[in-house]
Amino acid sequence: MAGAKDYSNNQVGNNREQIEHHVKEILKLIGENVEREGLLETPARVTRMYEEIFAGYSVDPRDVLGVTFDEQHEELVIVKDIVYYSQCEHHMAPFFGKAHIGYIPSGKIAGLSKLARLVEAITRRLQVQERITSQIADILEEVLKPNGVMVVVEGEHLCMCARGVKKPGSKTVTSAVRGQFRQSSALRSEFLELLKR
Ligand SMILES: Nc1nc2c(ncn2[C@@H]2O[C@H](COP(=O)(O)OP(=O)(O)OP(=O)(O)O)[C@@H](O)[C@H]2O)c(=O)[nH]1
Ligand SMILES: [Zn+2]
Repeated sequence: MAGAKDYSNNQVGNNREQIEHHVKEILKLIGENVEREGLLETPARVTRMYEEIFAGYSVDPRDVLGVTFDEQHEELVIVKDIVYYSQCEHHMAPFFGKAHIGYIPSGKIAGLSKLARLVEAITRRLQVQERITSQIADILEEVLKPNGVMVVVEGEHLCMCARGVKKPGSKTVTSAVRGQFRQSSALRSEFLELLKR
């Protein structure tokens, strides 16, 4: 997993003017007329959009799980269908889908919304789907020290649909398992069965 330092730079907010300048330059280089009305505000709009879609860089995902509760529920907890939007680090093209998180607490539970916030903090940056999946699992394991974690992420990548190999509708599914989920195929099956409901 990337070091904590990678999570603490709010670069877009600090570099607005430069980003606007470079977006304008790219518009010129693709042959656009940057003075036409529809494009006048585009560099500023793109920069504002970057602030949103790259907001994860200013959040340490571990901090998102700062509030936890002591609770003796040592059975499966699942939060599924957490919609995410991310940007592929190879093409800077969007990919999006759903993340499903299951864990077996060991004396400590997280607020349910915090699991969705964790997904936000990890996906709102340049990413690959595999890393999103393992980072969610690793951070949950690190902070909650649960008996087990399983994460499944589904994604549709625009770099595979709108360009390149052009396969719209193809889905990528990635999973990460930690702790008891690694040892028990029954547990993995229970998790996957509950996802289908
Ligand atoms: N493993 C993985 N690959 C990804 C992800 N997002 C995009 N890619 C892939 O990254 C690869 C980059 O391959 P390159 O050959 O360097 O780039 P390219 O010439 O644009 O490749 P094509 O997409 O095949 O046209 C492509 O195969 C993409 O499908 C991801 O989340 N995980
Ligand atoms: Zn891509």
